[in-house]
Amino acid sequence: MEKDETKFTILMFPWLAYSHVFPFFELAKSLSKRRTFHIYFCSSAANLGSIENNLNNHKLRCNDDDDVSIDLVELQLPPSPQLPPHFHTTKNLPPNLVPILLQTFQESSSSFSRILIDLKPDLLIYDFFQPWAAKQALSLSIPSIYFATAGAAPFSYFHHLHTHGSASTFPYQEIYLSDREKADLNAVVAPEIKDADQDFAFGNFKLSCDIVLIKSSKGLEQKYIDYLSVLCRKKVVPTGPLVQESNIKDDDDDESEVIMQWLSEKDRFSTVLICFGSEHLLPKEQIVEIAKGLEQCCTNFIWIVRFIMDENALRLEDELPEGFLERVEGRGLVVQKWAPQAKILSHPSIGGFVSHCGWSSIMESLYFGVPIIALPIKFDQPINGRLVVEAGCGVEIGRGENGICSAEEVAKAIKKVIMEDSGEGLIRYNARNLGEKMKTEKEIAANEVAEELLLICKKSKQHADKI
Ligand SMILES: C[C@@H]1O[C@H](OP(=O)(O)OP(=O)(O)OC[C@H]2O[C@@H](n3ccc(=O)[nH]c3=O)[C@H](O)[C@@H]2O)[C@H](O)[C@H](O)[C@H]1O
Repeated sequence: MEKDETKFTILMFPWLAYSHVFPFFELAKSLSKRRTFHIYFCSSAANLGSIENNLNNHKLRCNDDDDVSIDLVELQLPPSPQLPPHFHTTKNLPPNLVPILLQTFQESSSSFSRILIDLKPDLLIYDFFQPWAAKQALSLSIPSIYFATAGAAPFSYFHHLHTHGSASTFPYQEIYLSDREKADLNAVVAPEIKDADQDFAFGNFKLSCDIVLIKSSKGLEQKYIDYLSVLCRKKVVPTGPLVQESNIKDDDDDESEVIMQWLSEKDRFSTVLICFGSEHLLPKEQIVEIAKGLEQCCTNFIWIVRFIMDENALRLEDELPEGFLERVEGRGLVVQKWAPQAKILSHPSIGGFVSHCGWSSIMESLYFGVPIIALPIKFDQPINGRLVVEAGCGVEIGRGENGICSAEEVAKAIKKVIMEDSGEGLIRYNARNLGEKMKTEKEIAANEVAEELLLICKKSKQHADKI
């Protein structure tokens, strides 16, 4: 690729998950608009396919291709019989294939090394599962920055646990994990990787140059951002929420038109969205309890449902209580495929969001001022859910000993946010207030990030010129 000598080049390299690729891509678009950076965006062909569509629409909106200097660079993953190329992403990946994708990704390090040598960028921005990318850059005197796509609360909690060996001294006890949730956390990194790099998750912080980028908002996480800076001894720079605005315009396919038309017929704040991210599948028992809870609370709802299909279950109806779809006709819409979540959350009829509390979902919901009804599943999600409750912007659904949220608990939590104008109006007020702060912060954060990266590129460029 022709290198534009007037601009500093940045190679951006996210982990293959949809919810990592898109925050990296939103940051890439923000940086490329500044005319001082040329971005190389590296991922698998499976991810670049969905990026390309988004990028072309972005270029159309910018009306000037020169404004948008982003080149897509394909990462070649080693062939694997269990993992055909269309599975080189976590979007809709069967859960049992995630460890195989993780391992195959680790084996792509030599392919990445060739890209790094060919492009010789002024800066590398890398992600959670590939500290080896930063080490390769270091060996070529290329500075690298770790960009964390989860929040500062979970990262400061995990870093405190890693450094101090116990959560009992964590300074913010409103954030905690139950024993079950701690066990889930240990499942984050496949054992073979954890062994390979002792402080795996925190090797990223050490390898990063003077700053670490984090997808976060000072309005929501200031004290956690500050504490994480102390723990990792780096300047932690929030990027702002990086909500996929373009996704809102790009999702104009027939299916999303039907959803938006259906929403337009509902009263303001009257409808709850239910969605559990791009990766997670709920067990049938939890699906059934959510369905019963929606019947009990009589609210309007849009449910983007994905579940572990029983071998013999061929139809959605087989997974839901008998007659459920008929009984909710008119007030409930069950969507069994990918839907424009950010666009739905931006609609004025949405009054609450039953979410697994994945970090991008949290950022999108609060950015649009929608209170969260938390049903966290694993990883950082329990901490994200408690963060939202601590901020007064949501409630957490009560859970039984078996880890399942009963219909009664689901209905109670939804009513607390959607149905009663009593004290709970405060939850909506807090969420909308925080959303306004996040919108104000967005441009300020983008400028701060660009200034920090420019400083590092200049130092790197001057350094290279001196050699
Ligand atoms: C960082 C890490 O990402 C993971 O990804 P996951 O996809 O589960 O969730 P989100 O981060 O909410 O990301 C999901 C993203 O997919 C979008 N979406 C999803 C379903 C759909 O039908 N339509 C959509 O547009 C949604 O708008 C969001 O942008 C884990 O949660 C982890 O806990 C989290 O911290």
